[in-house]
Amino acid sequence: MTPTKLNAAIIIVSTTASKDPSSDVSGNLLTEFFTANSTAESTTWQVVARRIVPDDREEIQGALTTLLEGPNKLNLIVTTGGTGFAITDITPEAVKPFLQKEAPGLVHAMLSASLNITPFSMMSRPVAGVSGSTVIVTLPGSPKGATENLGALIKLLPHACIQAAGIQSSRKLHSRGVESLEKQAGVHGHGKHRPKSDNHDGHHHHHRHHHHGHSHDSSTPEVYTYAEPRANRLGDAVTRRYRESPYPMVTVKEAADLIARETQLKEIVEAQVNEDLVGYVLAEDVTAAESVPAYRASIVDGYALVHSGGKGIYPVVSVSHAAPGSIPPLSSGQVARITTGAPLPPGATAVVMVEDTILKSMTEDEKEEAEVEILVDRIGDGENVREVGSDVMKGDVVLEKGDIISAIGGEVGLLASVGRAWVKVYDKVTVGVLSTGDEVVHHDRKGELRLGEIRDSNRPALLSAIKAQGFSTVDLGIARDKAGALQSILIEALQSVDVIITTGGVSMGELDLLKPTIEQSLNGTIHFGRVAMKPGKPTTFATVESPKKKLIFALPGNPASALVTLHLFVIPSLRKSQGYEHYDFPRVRVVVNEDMGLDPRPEFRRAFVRFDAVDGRLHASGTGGQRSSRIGSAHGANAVLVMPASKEVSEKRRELGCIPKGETVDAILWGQIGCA
Ligand SMILES: Nc1nc2c(c(=O)[nH]1)N[C@H]1C(S)=C(S)[C@@H](COP(=O)(O)OP(=O)(O)OC[C@H]3O[C@@H](n4cnc5c(N)ncnc54)[C@H](O)[C@@H]3O)O[C@H]1N2
Ligand code: MOO
Ligand SMILES: [Mg+2]
Repeated sequence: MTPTKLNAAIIIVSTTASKDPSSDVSGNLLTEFFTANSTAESTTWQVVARRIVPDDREEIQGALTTLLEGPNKLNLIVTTGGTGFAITDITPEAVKPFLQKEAPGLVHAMLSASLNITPFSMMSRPVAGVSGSTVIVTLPGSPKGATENLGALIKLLPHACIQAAGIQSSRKLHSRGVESLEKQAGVHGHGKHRPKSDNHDGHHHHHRHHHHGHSHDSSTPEVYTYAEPRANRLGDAVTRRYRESPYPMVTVKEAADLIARETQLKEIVEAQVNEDLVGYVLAEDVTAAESVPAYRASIVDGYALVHSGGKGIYPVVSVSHAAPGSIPPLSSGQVARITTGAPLPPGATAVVMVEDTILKSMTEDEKEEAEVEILVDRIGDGENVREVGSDVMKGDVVLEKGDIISAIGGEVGLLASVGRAWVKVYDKVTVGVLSTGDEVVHHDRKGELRLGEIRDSNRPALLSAIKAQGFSTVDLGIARDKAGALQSILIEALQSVDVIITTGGVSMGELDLLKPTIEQSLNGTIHFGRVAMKPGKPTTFATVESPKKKLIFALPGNPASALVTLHLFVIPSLRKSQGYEHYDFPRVRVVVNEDMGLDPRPEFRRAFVRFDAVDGRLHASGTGGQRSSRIGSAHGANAVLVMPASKEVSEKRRELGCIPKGETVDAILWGQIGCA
């Protein structure tokens, strides 16, 4: 039987460990304990997140909220620490408001087990219960006590977690139609991950309504999963529109990790070795079928001889040009005129450069050299000779699987040099680009714009950037804000492309139809629908089985947002699916040439990075106003500055409201570095 896969998270509550994470031992110990209690037949525990927080109510609750609302569907959260009588011990008080259902039985089991070991456990004040569909248990802080307490529960926890989550077979979930989905939503309540308001001290979080699948089917489930959250249903009544996004806000890193997780390698194909091979990644080791050079060749223009002869006058008995054919053998006391790259006559052991010789006499018809004088002594054996295979030996691995065929030419040249006509590579991804919106018109439409119309700048900009990265593109045009139209364009496009990029229609407007169309009409899975970043907050990433897995990046409509998220999320994914090991754009440290304002969200400011020959450092200048509607902010940009959120910076910078001129930040390089 397939084991039940359960996700666990650990929150280490310790002021000491939060300052010095290396001082924590409980994290590893508990993780190992979960692994040790996983069995191939019934349950596998996976610790998918670990957080270390100080003994601080807000910090503990903040960690719980991010975990509960994060991308990982958690079955269990254990905290360790802060359950005693000390003034700072606050964990049970911080956790309790999250528990919609308390579980005194679990508490009792932990206490009675540890009372058997030490009477001090009388002073542990654990709480346990269920928040939404996640079981939460507070363990004591000592590593020994924590594992003992967890040990008292571990046999029962899988059952408790399955019950709490109401998990059901994924096959059931994926085969259900919209109708059954709606029925489900009507029947079941939503788990809300928030502290109960009565116990809560004024700290507000955004909440997501979970629509976890609940099965009443009694057949044995094999694979356990959850139903995904749903967006506005297509055609919802006005009063039922969401007033808050139901999609949890993920970090840029979490978003990138989810994309990387879902990105698969393209299939392997044979490609011809020519100039079109640039940008491909090899899917095989390439072995030389021939040696280079294939014969003993001269490195210089001069005279071939037997090296031991030394200085003196020699008859010129033959000529070897760099051309195919046969050359007569050479004996000691003779020389043969030879050109660079030409084969050595059999018997010759070295070549002397023409500059180290004098012409002594000509043939009678004065057409050929008769004798030359060699002016140098001590000629080495093999001097100026390229031996067979001295550049590449037959059988050598010249290029390896994973090597990129660069635009510099070295790889194509090497393949050509050993006679390779075809190589195995990962196929290139085909990317479809679709603009959406009733207001969007083709950029070259003649005539003035009518009120509310806007020219489509996203599609040309995105198609250019994708093509320039070497991927195949398909222009999918403009979709109107009609669910049916969007659906049929997407379904058709999925037949011919690997990846679909759309822009617009992903935020909170009633005509923002991308998310509901992907979920309900395409039966897709939205892996995230909001990212903590500026620009690009409503960026959405989904996969659909069609029948192979295809990726959909639904980028925001604002032009600067679309370009930033394309470079940050889409292009790395395309590169990964083509086999690039280093699929992200390079990150460098740059000096800012002007004050760079800080935003509450982590911000990616468009910038021009150049090398300054005076101080030998990279410098960045801004590109003017950074509003996400202003595509001009990407004009001249070869990078984005990775600006921290204002709450993440030092007090001094927070007061200034900027990273001041002359200080440094990280930049992600999209293009070539400029020169001063
Ligand atoms: N109530 C809220 N409103 C908005 C939020 C929010 O969180 N709550 N987020 C804002 C942010 S941030 C962004 S970014 C935008 C994203 O909007 P959508 O992705 O839904 O895109 P649209 O509404 O369709 O268009 C936004 C903007 O971009 C223009 N646009 C669209 N397509 C194109 C194109 N192909 N070429 C040029 N310009 C285009 C469109 O006309 C709009 O002006 O939502 C905020 N709202
Ligand atoms: O997140 Mo939006 O892309 O800033 O305007
Ligand atoms: Mg919108």
